[in-house]
Parts: sequence; structure tokens; C-alpha cells
Amino acid sequence: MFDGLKDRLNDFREEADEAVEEVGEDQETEEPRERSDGTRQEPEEQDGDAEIEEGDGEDDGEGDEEEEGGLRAKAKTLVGERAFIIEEDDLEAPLQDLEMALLASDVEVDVADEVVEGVRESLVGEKKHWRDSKNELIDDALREALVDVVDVDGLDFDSYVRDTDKPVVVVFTGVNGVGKTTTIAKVAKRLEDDGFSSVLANGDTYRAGANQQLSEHADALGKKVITHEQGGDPAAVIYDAVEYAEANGVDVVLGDTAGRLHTSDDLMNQLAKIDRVVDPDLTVFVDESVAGQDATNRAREFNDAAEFDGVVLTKADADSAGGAAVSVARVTGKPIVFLGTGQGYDDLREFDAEGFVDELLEQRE
Ligand SMILES: Nc1nc2c(ncn2[C@@H]2O[C@H](COP(=O)(O)OP(=O)(O)OP(=O)(O)O)[C@@H](O)[C@H]2O)c(=O)[nH]1
Repeated sequence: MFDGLKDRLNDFREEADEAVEEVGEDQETEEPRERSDGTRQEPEEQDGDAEIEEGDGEDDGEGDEEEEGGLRAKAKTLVGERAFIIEEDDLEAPLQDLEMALLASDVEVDVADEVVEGVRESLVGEKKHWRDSKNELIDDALREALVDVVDVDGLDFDSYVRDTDKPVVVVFTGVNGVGKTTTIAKVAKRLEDDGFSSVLANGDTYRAGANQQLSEHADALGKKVITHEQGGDPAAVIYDAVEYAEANGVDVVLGDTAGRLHTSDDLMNQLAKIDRVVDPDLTVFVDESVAGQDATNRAREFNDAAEFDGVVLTKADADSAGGAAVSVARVTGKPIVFLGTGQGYDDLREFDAEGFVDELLEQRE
């Protein structure tokens, strides 16, 4: 999963690692050092922003004897630590490559910019002390910048279902062909594993075969499915499912909807009517991770037309690029709730932003 993105992030880490110059304490204060373009930088040029992070005070490096003595004394306390000189010039090429890598992985352009700027902000500074390796400094900057865009507060599906009055009504939106129906079946299985009953409702009354498709999943899982004739009113189907749930003590209603209608007005009208008639607790947008930038664009469009609460990205197991997973939460302001990770009913993974980013960065040679 997301192997292409992992490789590209790894390339950046290695490139940045090489670009960051490591020096000892003596060199830091007394010797000129070489820039990436081969020119020499004198120590006093560094002084504006060249504070040693801890214990260096406000000294500008050209002070009197007393100050120099103080510096030396403080430097002694830093024995055993290493210092890293990180200059914008040195990072320019790796950061440009990072931006290209993110774009090549289908990360949305503004999100890619934000990640790159986040890394730049964390790393650029004349000197930094680090007790551990410079790899860690770079990894932490990248991790933080990625978590910043991926981690969006919002829906925790499991606790929402647990804590909300029953029946909880969840409506799934998104274009056809992305695995929406399979996702509804997977969610039904997950709920059952957590001790919650569910009923499925086929609100996709536009597509021939949709009833049969959802019914097959319902049969396989031993779930009740509510359907109407093709061409019927989607809101009426979901309403019937809510009535069924209320009458039978079913915990959760999972409603499918038709995908892309002809215009966003049609889409909005359909969802607005479902809102009026059944007032769903949650609306979840489903798209396929493998669609990359298209999935991100559709998510934005759907959210603009009819705001949703969270996102499921299907087919993450088949997605090497990972751009949609990195971008969609930032672009919509709504969290990814689950990743679809295969064709089986158990192939639904709760999405955890920090865990996802850690996984992206764990591949280190
Ligand atoms: N590898 C993989 N395949 C998936 C995943 N989710 C769904 N699929 C497959 O994608 C295909 C389409 O899924 P469906 O749920 O039938 O998608 P759909 O018919 O477009 O459903 P709607 O979106 O409701 O129209 C099926 O073969 C699914 O098994 C996933 O997470 N990983």
C-alpha cells in the first residue's frame, strides 16, 4: 500500500540527509564552512539567526573576552551533542524534489506546497542541536508536516455509533464504480463485529442492478435489505429502512445513494430530500484511493454540493501513489474514516492519521 509514495519520501529523506552538514562544536564557532554552491561562509555571516538553541543566550559571536569565555563554558555543556547546520540553500534541491515527488504521487498541489513549506520551516535554521541523528531531525520535520495536512479533527465513527441514539442513520455518497456498495457491506460487518445490528437500504434507485448487488452482500452477511423499484425515490427507501430499524430494534441504517447525477443540482436535490425526509446522522463520502487527484477533486465537489462528515477511500491496497490519502482531508476539511484494503468484508481499516504517516515513513534503508 502506497509503496510509490513511501519510496519517494525515502528518496527525499536520503537527499536531505546528505545536504545537511554535520559539524563539531569547534568548527561551529570558529571555522568558515562551505555552502552547497562551493562558496565559503564566514562565521559572522551566520550570526543573525545562528543561535545555538540551548544555552547560547543572545550572544552575536563577536563579543568580548567575557562573552567568549561564557560561550566556551556553555559549549562544554554541549559535549557529546552534535550540531547540524541547515541552510535554505542546501535544502532547496531536496525540497524541490520533495514537491515533485508529492505531485507525482497525485498529492493536490496546495497540499504538496503546504507539506514542503512545513518541512522548510522546521528544518531551516542556521544551527540546530540534536541529541540524536540528523535522520531523526529530517524525519520528524517530514512527519510533522504530513500529519499537519492529514490529521483533521472530526468524526470517530466507532464512538459516534456507540454514543448516538439508535437507530443511527448513515448515508453513503460518491460516484458509482468506486466500491461504495462493497464498503457499505464492510461497514455492516464491522458493526456486527462490534455488536451492532444494521439494515441496508438501496437508495441508488437509478442504476439497474443496484438492488441485486446490495442484496447479494446483504445475503452473504445475513442482513436485511430494503429496496424499491428502479426509478423510485431514494429518500423513501431510506425512510422505510429507518422505520424498519425502529420497529425491529436495529442499531444502524446504512443507506446507499446514486452516484454522480447529471448536475450538482440534481445531487444536491437528492441529498437535500434525504436530509429532509430522514435527517441522517452521518453522511460519508466514498471514493477510490487509486483515482488519486480525481478522487480528491470529486470529494471537494461533493462536499461543496452537500457537505459530508467523513471519507472512506477504497482500494488503498491497490494504490501505490497515496496522493488522495494525503490530500483529501485537507482539501475537504473532513477526516478519512476508513481505508478499504481489499475485496473481503474484513478489509476495512480504521484510518489513524499518525499511524498512516508513520507507516509512510517506516521504510528506511
Ligand atoms: N482491491 C480492492 N477492491 C475493492 C475494494 N472495495 C471494493 N473493491 C472492488 O471494487 C469493485 C467495485 O466495487 P462495488 O462495491 O461493486 O462498486 P460499485 O458497484 O461501483 O458500487 P457503487 O460505488 O455503489 O456503485 C468490486 O470488485 C469490489 O470487490 C477495496 O478496498 N480494495
